[in-house]
Parts: sequence; C-alpha cells; structure tokens
Amino acid sequence: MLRVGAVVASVGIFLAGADFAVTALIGDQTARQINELSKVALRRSEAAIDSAGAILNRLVAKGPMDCSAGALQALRLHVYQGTIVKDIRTVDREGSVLCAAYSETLEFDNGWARREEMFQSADGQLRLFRVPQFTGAAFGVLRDIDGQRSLAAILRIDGNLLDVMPVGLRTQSDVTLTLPNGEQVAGYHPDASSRPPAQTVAFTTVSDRYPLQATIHVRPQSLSARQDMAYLLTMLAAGVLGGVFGLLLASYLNRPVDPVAELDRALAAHEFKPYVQPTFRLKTGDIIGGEILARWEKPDGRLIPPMSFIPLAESSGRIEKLTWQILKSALRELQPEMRQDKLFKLSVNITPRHLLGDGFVDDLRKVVASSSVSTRQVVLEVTEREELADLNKATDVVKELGEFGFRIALDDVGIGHSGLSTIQRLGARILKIDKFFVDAITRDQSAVVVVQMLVALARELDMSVVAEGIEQQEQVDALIACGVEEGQGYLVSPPLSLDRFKQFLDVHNASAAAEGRISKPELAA
Ligand SMILES: Nc1nc2c(ncn2[C@@H]2O[C@@H]3COP(=O)(O)O[C@H]4[C@@H](O)[C@H](n5cnc6c(=O)[nH]c(N)nc65)O[C@@H]4COP(=O)(O)O[C@H]3[C@H]2O)c(=O)[nH]1
Repeated sequence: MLRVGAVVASVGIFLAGADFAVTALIGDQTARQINELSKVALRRSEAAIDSAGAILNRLVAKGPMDCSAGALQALRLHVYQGTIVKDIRTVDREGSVLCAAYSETLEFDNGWARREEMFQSADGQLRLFRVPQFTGAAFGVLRDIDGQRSLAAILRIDGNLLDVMPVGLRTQSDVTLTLPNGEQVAGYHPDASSRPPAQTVAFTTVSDRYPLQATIHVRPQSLSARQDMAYLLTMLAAGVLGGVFGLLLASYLNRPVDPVAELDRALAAHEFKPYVQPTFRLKTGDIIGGEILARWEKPDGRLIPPMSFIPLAESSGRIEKLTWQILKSALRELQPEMRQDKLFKLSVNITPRHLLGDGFVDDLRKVVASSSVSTRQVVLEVTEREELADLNKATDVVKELGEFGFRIALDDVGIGHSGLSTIQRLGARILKIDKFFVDAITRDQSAVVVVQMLVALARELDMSVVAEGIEQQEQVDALIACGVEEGQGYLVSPPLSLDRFKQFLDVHNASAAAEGRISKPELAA
C-alpha cells in the first residue's frame, strides 16, 4: 500500500513539475515559431511585390504604355504569363484608370484609391494600395511611367499565405497583410465557422522595404504545449522517472526500522499517552477511580494498543521511562478531579522489574509529590503475568510503599505465575480478578467457585477485589453474588483519552448529584 502510494504520489509530482516546465518552455518555443512564420508571410508578400515591380519595369522599358492595342496586348501577355498579377492598368496622374489589360475586371472593383492615399516603398519606386472589390480586397502596386501616367498591377496573393501556417494550426489562426493605415490587402482566414474568436494572440512582422506588415492571429490555446509531440514525450519521460523515483522512495520508506530506535523516537516525541478506564462500584455504578492504560498515538493518527509495544518496552528497558511519562501526564491532567474527590484512586501498571529497580520508591514519591496528589490515591498494579524474581525484596518494597500511603494491586490474578502464597506474602491491598473468570462466571460454575474463593481470601487478608473486563449486567450480578464490590469494563466505559475521561467524570458526577446519590461536599470530604 505504501509502495503504491509512494509511486502514485511521485508520478503525480513529476508530471505536475514537467507540465509546468514543459508548458512554459514549449509554449515559449511555439510562440517563437509563430513569430518566425509571420516573417515568412511577409517575405512571401515582399517577393510577390518584387515580382510585380519587375513586370512593371519590363513593361515601362518596353515602350509606350499608351492604351494602344499593342500596349494592351503587352499588358495582357504579362498578366497571362504570371500567376499573382491578375490585371495591369494604366492610370493618369490622379490615379484614375485609363485602360486595363482585362477591362472586365474593372467590374469587380468597388472603388479605387487616389494617388495620395497610396503608400510609397522605401526606395520610392512603387506605391502600394488597397483595391476594394466586391469579392474582397485586391492588392495594388503602382509604378510611374512618366510624370503623367503610371502602371498599376492588381495582385491576389491570398493563396501565397495559405500554407504559411502548419496544417494543425490553420483552423486556429488568421494570416493577414496590412498597409500602415490598417487596411488589409491580402489574407488567409480559415473557414468562417472555425475562425479564431476575438480573443487571440497576434504576432506581427513589419517590412523595412515596403509599407506593409504581416500578422498572424492565433487562439491562446494553440500556443499550449499540450498538443505538441515534445510535450507528450517529455510527460512520458517524467511519468517513467516519477515511477522509478517512487519505487526508490517506497523501498527507502519500507526499509526495516529499528523498533527500539522507533520507541526512543516516540518517547522523545511524547507519543505515548495515558488512556484511563473508569473503575466503578458494582452495586451503585459510582465511579471510584480509573486505570491508566498506555496508548501510542502515532503521528499518522493511528492508535497502537499496549500489547504491541509494552513487551518490547519491557525487554529493551524503555518501560520505566514510558511509565513515568504517562503517569506524570495523567496526574497533571487529573489533579483537579483527584483533589476534589479524595476517594478517587488512579492506578498504573508497573512491571515487577521496574518495581524492584533501584530508586523506584523515591522516584515515585517525587513524581506524585510534584503533582500535589495524595499518595493514598495512587495504586500500583503489578502484573502476575511476570514472575516476581525476588519475592522477599518485592515484599519489602511493597511494605515501604504502603508506609508512604501507596496501594499495591495484584493484576491478572488467577492466570499468572504467583500462587496463593505470593498473594498472601506480598502485602498487596487489592486483588484484580482477570477477565477470563468474569467471562466465564455466568456460564461456568467452576469460575464462580474460583471467584468466591478469591473473595474469601481477600477478606481474610484484608484486601479489596476488583473484577476486570465486565461487559454485561449479568456478570455484574454474578460478581455481586460472589461478594465482589468493584469492577471495570466496557459495560461502563472503555479506556478513554484524558480529555474524554474528564468529560465522562463531569457527566457522571452531574447525574449522580442530580439523583442525590453523591453530593459535591461529600466528594470533597
Ligand atoms: N474485551 C474487553 N477488554 C477490556 C474490557 N475492560 C477492559 N479491557 C481491557 O483489558 C485490559 C486490562 O488491562 P490489564 O489487565 O492491566 O492489561 C494491560 C496491561 O497489562 C498492559 N498495559 C497497558 N498499559 C500499560 C502500561 O502503561 N504499563 C505496563 N507495564 N503495562 C500496560 O497491557 C494490557 C492490555 O491493555 P489494554 O489493551 O488497554 O487492555 C486493557 C483494557 O482495555 C472489557 O470489558 N472487554
């Protein structure tokens, strides 16, 4: 799962990065290419004017262009031989047409420019002008013959602009040729239905020989790199690179983590939290305390149960630090409630080795003293799962703890190592009956007998009995019948985070006070 996540995330990041870079780079490159194409359009147009100028020069050199039959014949011959020049006309000084090679073409005209409306070429030889026609506009190129007359070539060069743009961009663009006054003299426009909308980007090149500029208008989307093969190839490469990087990342993340180093990191980050499960009086349901149960709140939000890390914490010698961390935290947070209800008991699990370790009693006293909570309200649950290596020393420690007011509970009684003699000698004040017997008590008579026996033993030794893992009211009834007075279990509440445990206490105390079972002064007494 981690591997798939790392690969997907890496591919996504690489593609996004590549998209950004490639869009900028290729988009920029596309813009430069279109700019080059506008130069191509202009060069072609200049070449067409050069060609028309050359024809007019030849005609002027040939002889009198005086509208005689011979002169018109010569004009027609040149028009016939050329492809761009559609007609050649002789005009007077003002610009009025005197005669034309093909006089029929005059019918297509929709006006005629006056001489002063024409634009002169840089070398002063030619004048360019727009010839409005019913079918659009033609391009006029005028050359003076003498002080009285001129020759005007009528050009149609739209076709020369058709293939300036690559096929893929033709429907996305316009190519136009305009005079300095903005009048269009030639142009290629795609089919009207697919013409570029008003929102276009313009690329213009201005001629330094003729009063003319070529402009290409394109849709902004056409500049997008996404249509480009280079884009697709780059994105493919980025995807592959992202995948490879993701696999490397996944194997790095999946590398075996030293579990003890991970425990140390979590301890340093205070990721172990005290959850608290309430203990209650079986007959009344009153809350009389709670048991601290460790939880590991991982940075990713996962909540790890204690049996997944307590054994390693015990075997690696980290359990002591962990125990102090969660005990201090619980005492600090629950101090107001514990000072208000002096009968409230908070219990914490202590491993036998920790209990018997150097300085345990002193350390515990310091921790509890710094929280301003009475030692009488702190219960140490020593599990029976692990054997008490040195029973004599354990008995001494328990005695010393008792002298300072702490109580010891023997946990998991009935399923652990210690026999009746341990229970009797250790001097513990509380016996915790394991969930195993609580589960069986409503269906197995022998469980009833064991519980009755433990209750009798506890009375004999002046101990109280707490039953663990109560989930049903029938179990409560059976336990009461056996003489058990206190318990804990999901029937009342699972272990809760400190915040939720405090809320639980508030709600419980409020309803108990409302029912008149407990009054606040009693709690404080
Ligand atoms: N199914 C069911 N379970 C119930 C019910 N009521 C309580 N339990 C669970 O029974 C366990 C009782 O704690 P435990 O016997 O001390 O057993 C504890 C204790 O031995 C150990 N542990 C937990 N926290 C610590 C700690 O801070 N230090 C040490 N040394 N051991 C700890 O881990 C054990 C397991 O703790 P948890 O998983 O919290 O499991 C807890 C509790 O959540 C119920 O009605 N139904």
